[in-house]
Amino acid sequence: MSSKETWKRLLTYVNQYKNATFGVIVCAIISVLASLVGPYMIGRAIDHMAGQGGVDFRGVAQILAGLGIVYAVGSLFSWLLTYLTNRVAYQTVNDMRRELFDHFNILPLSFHDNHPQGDSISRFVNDMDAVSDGLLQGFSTLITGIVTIIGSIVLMLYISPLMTLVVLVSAPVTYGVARFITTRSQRMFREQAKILGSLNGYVEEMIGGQRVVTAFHYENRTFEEFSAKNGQLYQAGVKSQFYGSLSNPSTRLVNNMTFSVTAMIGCISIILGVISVGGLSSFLIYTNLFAKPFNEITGVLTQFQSATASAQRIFAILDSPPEQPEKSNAVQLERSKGTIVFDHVKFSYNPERTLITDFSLEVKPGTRVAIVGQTGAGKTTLVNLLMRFYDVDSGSISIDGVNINDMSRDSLRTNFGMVLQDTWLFSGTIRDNIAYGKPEATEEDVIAAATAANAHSFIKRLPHGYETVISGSGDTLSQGQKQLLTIARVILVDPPMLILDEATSSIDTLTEARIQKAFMKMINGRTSFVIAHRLSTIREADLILYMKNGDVVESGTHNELLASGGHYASLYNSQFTTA
Ligand SMILES: Nc1ncnc2c1ncn2[C@@H]1O[C@H](COP(=O)(O)OP(=O)(O)OP(=O)(O)O)[C@@H](O)[C@H]1O
Repeated sequence: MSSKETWKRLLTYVNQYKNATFGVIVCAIISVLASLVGPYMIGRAIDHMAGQGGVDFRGVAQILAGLGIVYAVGSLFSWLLTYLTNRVAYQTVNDMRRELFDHFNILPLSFHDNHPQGDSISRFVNDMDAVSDGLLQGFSTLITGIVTIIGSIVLMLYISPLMTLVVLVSAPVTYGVARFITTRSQRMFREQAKILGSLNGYVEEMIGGQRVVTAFHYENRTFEEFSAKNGQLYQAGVKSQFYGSLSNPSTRLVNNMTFSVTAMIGCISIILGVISVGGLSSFLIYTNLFAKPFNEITGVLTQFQSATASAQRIFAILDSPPEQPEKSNAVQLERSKGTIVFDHVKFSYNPERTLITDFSLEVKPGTRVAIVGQTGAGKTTLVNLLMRFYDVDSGSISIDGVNINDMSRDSLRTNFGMVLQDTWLFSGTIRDNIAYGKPEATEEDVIAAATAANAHSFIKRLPHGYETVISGSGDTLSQGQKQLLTIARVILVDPPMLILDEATSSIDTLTEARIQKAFMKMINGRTSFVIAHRLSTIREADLILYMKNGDVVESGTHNELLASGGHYASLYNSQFTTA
């Protein structure tokens, strides 16, 4: 998307606040006009004091009173300008953020699988901030700057065309000097931001992995690496500040030289009687007013560039195609009986490499299916297809005789309860975390679910019981406790079908036994798919699917598969017999 298209699109958001935007323009014009009228009145006041026949006190007093009113009006509108600009900018960014969040929710899982989380978060926070700053600063600075420049030129021309010519000739020089320095300093600032980003990432990694760092005695090495990056940041900071600090004095030097030349011409003009002393005073103030916006606009251009780049990153997400829209006559799956049929399913993440070539299976209600296979065999992929996180390329999956592609996704997914290895908890109380899928649940329901999940006893021992607040990462709980909470969460919702991913990470044997018991209780009577790592789960399964390179190469009960002496039998013999 080009910069022009980006801004056109950005302005469609701003356009929703037409009245406020119009107010911004009106306030900018009035506040600038007040600041332009002021110097003219000051000049006139000086003429009333320096004119022939002494000081005209009445005239001066009248002008000063007028000046007071003009500046008061100017200040009022300048405040209104800031207020309205803030409103337009924040409301615009608010709308964009809402739209982005909405869009995130309807993006297919493939998007999230292929985009780093950190980058998506950065678009939400940093890029939105850059757009907001661009709109906030850019708008008012650009409008007031342009009106100030045009207004000062008109008034300067009115006072003295010759002196105006001198000022106008110097303007491109000032602009050129400012541009020369800022382009260089921007390069340095970009470099500094890059190093800062890398330092941030490094610190985040090291703090997150502090345990591993300490375990491997890596403290000295990490300190050295950190010091090197910190040193680079220092160098880049000094350089960018050096260049940045040149900008103001250099442009001021050019402006002051222009000021001196115009003042000299002005004095000669006074002697020649072409202009008055007051006229020269007004003119000199206008030269300052005229020069100021150039610097500001140069600064704002950088902000515009950064806002454009950020808006492009935001629009790129908004333009990512959402999940295929639901069919208008999509079937609402009520409480499923739990019959699942995979019929010649073919699927690949990547068109060049087919993963599942031809998978068929019929699962009767209440069947416990254990999926086993080496890492990367396609176990999670099967779950992804079942939940319609990805759509099959050909063939079909149906539940209770209805193709899942003809069902509403919501009704399909609410029929499944999922407990994954990566437990997901959010900042809030234990109670709210358990009641996530059923916020209206009563205290008794929550306790009953926790009890069924064997979680009640540990929750009770926490200082505030069910009201204990945990952080999003749930770091104050053990891995096993976190999993018990997610099991309680699913038990509370009571879905007819289950998808469970047994934890591979080591959990203490007591908690593991508890989880196992909770799993078994939950599975009882429900169609369930368990990505199984434990022998007990596998042995008790009604059907075991052994997956290899995306396909189910063996299926049957534990005894059948063992007797057939295939892949499962070797896996069992190599892994589980010792266990
Ligand atoms: N989102 C994705 N995009 C592209 N390829 C993927 C994606 N997810 C998985 N794959 C690939 O598909 C294959 C099967 O992956 P899958 O996650 O289903 O394996 P798995 O059996 O669940 O493995 P594990 O036991 O390690 O979790 C792997 O080769 C993997 O690299």
